[in-house]
Amino acid sequence: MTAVLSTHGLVARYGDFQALYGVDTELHAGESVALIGANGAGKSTFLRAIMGLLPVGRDMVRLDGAPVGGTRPNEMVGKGVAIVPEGRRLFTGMSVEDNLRVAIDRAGRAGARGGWTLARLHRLFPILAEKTKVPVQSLSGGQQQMVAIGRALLCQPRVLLCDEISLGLAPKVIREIYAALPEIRAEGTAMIVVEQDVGLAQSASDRLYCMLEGRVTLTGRSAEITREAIGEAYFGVRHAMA
Ligand SMILES: Nc1ncnc2c1ncn2[C@@H]1O[C@H](COP(=O)(O)OP(=O)(O)OP(=O)(O)O)[C@@H](O)[C@H]1O
Repeated sequence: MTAVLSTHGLVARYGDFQALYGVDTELHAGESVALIGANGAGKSTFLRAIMGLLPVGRDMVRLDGAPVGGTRPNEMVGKGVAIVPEGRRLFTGMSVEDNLRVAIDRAGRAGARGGWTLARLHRLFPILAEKTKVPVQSLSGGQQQMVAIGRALLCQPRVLLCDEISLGLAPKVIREIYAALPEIRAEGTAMIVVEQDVGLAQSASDRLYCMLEGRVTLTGRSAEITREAIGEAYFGVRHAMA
């Protein structure tokens, strides 16, 4: 079966600094894949490289088997890929609804088609229906994260890239947000979830990749990978044994 998204020897650099060293991954339709790793492992870089936010080789990223590496982010949206970026990057000074409308317009211009509407999003996150006219900066962190996820969903993605959506949120709010992910997958959307909390990453995914210093050090089915294997892959064998 052809993967909906795959990376092949993905390399990314910031000037002279190499952040990714030949990363091979696969994501299948409707699948949830977690990406874990210590700070600086390259997780955000990996998502940004897929999204076209960093220059990468054409063949290094493929959608349905077709090379798309280096395609500009707007065009990636048109091809069905959306990102919930680290730090949310909402448009402050604008209301919840206006933030979401930017995504609707962007998806329309990019030619993205799908079933996500404001009404559908309000069923997923009912609090957003009560806050439509509220400036996003007045929302709690969890509510802001819901807007960020909503903005990505309104781009009608087949592939959703989520960068640390639990960061800085209270456990109850994290549970609420993660509870929405199965419903998103039920639409047929595949997702890559970058997550610092290893337990959460395992429980929310079918498969898992662990990265260390720009390389994949472990991959397998999330339910089958042991804590010991993750410890070694996360910190490197020498650290795990120390
Ligand atoms: N804009 C940038 N310019 C230069 N180096 C960068 C830049 N962004 C990230 N890096 C470096 O690239 C490496 C990978 O960073 P990246 O943010 O992808 O890691 P991460 O696994 O997402 O970590 P974190 O959990 O801290 O976000 C790090 O060494 C980081 O310092």
